[in-house]
Amino acid sequence: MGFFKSIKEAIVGKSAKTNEKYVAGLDKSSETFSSRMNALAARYREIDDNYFEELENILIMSDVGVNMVMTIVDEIKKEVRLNNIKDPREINEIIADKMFVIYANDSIMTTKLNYAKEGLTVILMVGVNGAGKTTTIGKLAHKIMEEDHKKVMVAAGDTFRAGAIDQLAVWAERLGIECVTGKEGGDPSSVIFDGLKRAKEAHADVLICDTAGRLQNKVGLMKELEKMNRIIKREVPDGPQETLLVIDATTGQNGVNQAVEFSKITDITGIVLTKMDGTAKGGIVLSIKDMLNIPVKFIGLGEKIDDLQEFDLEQYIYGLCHDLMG
Ligand SMILES: Nc1nc2c(ncn2[C@@H]2O[C@H](COP(=O)(O)OP(=O)(O)OP(=O)(O)O)[C@@H](O)[C@H]2O)c(=O)[nH]1
Repeated sequence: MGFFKSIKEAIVGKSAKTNEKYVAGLDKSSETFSSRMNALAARYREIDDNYFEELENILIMSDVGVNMVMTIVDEIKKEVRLNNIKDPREINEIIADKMFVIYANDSIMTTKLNYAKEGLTVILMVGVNGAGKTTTIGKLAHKIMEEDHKKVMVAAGDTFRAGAIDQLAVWAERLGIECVTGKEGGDPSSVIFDGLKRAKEAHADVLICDTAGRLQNKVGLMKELEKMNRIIKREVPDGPQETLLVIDATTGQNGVNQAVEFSKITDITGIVLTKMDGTAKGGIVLSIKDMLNIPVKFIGLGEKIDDLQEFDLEQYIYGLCHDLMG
C-alpha cells in the first residue's frame, strides 16, 4: 500500500475533532510547503542535482533543520535511484513517507503523562518568557481534568515576570482550581514549597508548577531549577514526574537552540510546542527530534482551551502534507 493511502486510513480511524484541529492548526505550514513543492515539481521535467538542491532549500525554509534535511534528502535520493524515478511529481509521497519514518525511527514516541503510582504528581513547566508557558499550564490543567479526571492545582512559580502570577490566577479561577501564589519578585522556590504543601493537604492528584523563563543569567536559572527540584524531591521523592519544556514554534531554529540550552541545565521529559498554528514552518518538529530526541508530547494548535493536543505523528504528517496527496 502507498504511504498516502495508509496515512489517510490511519487518520480516518482517529477522532474527527482532533483531525480537524490538526488540519486547521497546520494550515499555514501545509499551504506554504505544498505550494513550494508543487511549484518545484512544475519547474522540473526530470529530477536532477538542481532539483535536490531546491528541495533541500524548501525543507530548510520549513524549519526542518539542516542535519535532518540532509538525512531526508539522502534517503529520497536512494529511493529515486533504486526505483529509477524521473518524474518530480512522484516524489511528494516519498518525502512524506521519509519524514514519517525518520521521525518514528529510534524516537521515544510516548505522549502520555507520567503520573505518580500513588500520591501527588508534580509537573514542572520550563521555557523562556513569551513561549506560552502560562497559557499552556491553563490548557494542560483543563486537559488533565477533562480527560484523566484528576484533581489539579497550580503554583505560580514565575515570580519574575510582571503579570505572570495574575495571569495564572485568572486561568485557575476560570477552571475552578486552586492557585498557590507568592509575592511578585519573591522566592520562586518558596511558592513551589507552599504549592506542594497545599496540594498534599487538599489531596490534589497533580500540581503544575510555573517557573521563571529568565533569571539574571544561565547559572542563576540553573541554580533556581536545582533548588526547585531539591524541594520537590524532599516532598515527593519520585517528583517531578514531568519537566515539560515549552517552545514557541514561531521562533524556529532559535527556539530549537534554546531547547538545547535548557536540556543542558535540567532534565527535560517532554516538549510542548506552542503556536504551531502561527507558523508557516511546521518542520520544527523534525528539527527537535534531530537536535534533542526528546518526545514532543503536546502541540498548541490555537488559542482556545482545547487547542492543546497530544502530539500524533500521523496527524502531524497528514496535516503538513495533505495538500500534496491530491
Ligand atoms: N495561536 C496560538 N497562540 C498561543 C498558543 N499558545 C499560547 N498562545 C498565545 O501566546 C501568547 C503568550 O502566551 P503566554 O502564556 O501569555 O506566555 P507569556 O505570558 O508571554 O510568557 P510565559 O508564560 O513566560 O511563557 C498568549 O497570547 C497566548 O494566547 C497557541 O498554541 N496558539
